[in-house]
Amino acid sequence: MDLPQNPFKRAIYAGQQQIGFWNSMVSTTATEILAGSGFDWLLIDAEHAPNEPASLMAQLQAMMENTTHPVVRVPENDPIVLKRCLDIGTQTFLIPMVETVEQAEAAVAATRFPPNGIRGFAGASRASRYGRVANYHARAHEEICILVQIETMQGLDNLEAIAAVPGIDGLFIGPGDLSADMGHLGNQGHDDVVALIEKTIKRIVAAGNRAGILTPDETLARRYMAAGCVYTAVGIDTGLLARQTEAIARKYKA
Ligand SMILES: O=C(O)C(=O)C[C@H](O)[C@@H](O)CO
Repeated sequence: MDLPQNPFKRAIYAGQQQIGFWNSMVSTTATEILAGSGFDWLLIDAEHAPNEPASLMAQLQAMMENTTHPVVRVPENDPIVLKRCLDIGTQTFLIPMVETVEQAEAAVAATRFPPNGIRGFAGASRASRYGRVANYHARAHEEICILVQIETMQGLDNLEAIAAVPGIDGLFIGPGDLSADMGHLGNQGHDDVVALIEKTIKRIVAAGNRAGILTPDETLARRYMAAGCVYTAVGIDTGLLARQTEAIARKYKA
């Protein structure tokens, strides 16, 4: 069996816009539905949703019939967490709260086998399709994609240095945490926040790396894509379900 390729990684390096969606419901059914909706990628959240390796693996399996690419957001930049997510077959990671070069280097090292990193060896995990992928351990890194979240002022201060770390494939802006760190908690649409995000996107592109973001606001999504975002999440499952069902209820319960 050949090593599964990472079309998402190839696409963002080629500058091909990848439209994504946020998936927080810890449900194989919801994941299977969203994976068939036509998005290029689907974020499976283990930071702000109670996903664990077992539920993550079930959702990765639920996505197999579709071409939508899974991106797993780990709860923290921890080598044990990353190892477990690698072993279940995650190829693309979103790693929150990266603020320094050292943190970025540690994230990459956690995803590489020795001598290039510290990833622990598993002989027959799902990642190698239970030992069926020829030469998995020597080639796994080729299809791994590391996206780090820049979402604090300290992360912005170190942006170009983080972008230059070998193995960092993308810098993803967290508008919620960044706006909070700016003193605009809960107000991602503040003029100062939007201006700083646009400037940050351009800095990431100028640094030769790949910018991404999440915003359910279509006007902002298009502004950020125009500024240079090449992987753009445009909606969140939980918020969508809540707002749409509220609207239906109001039709009959007003
Ligand atoms: O800072 C942000 O915004 C993000 O990283 C996305 C949020 O964590 C996500 O829960 C959507 O609000």
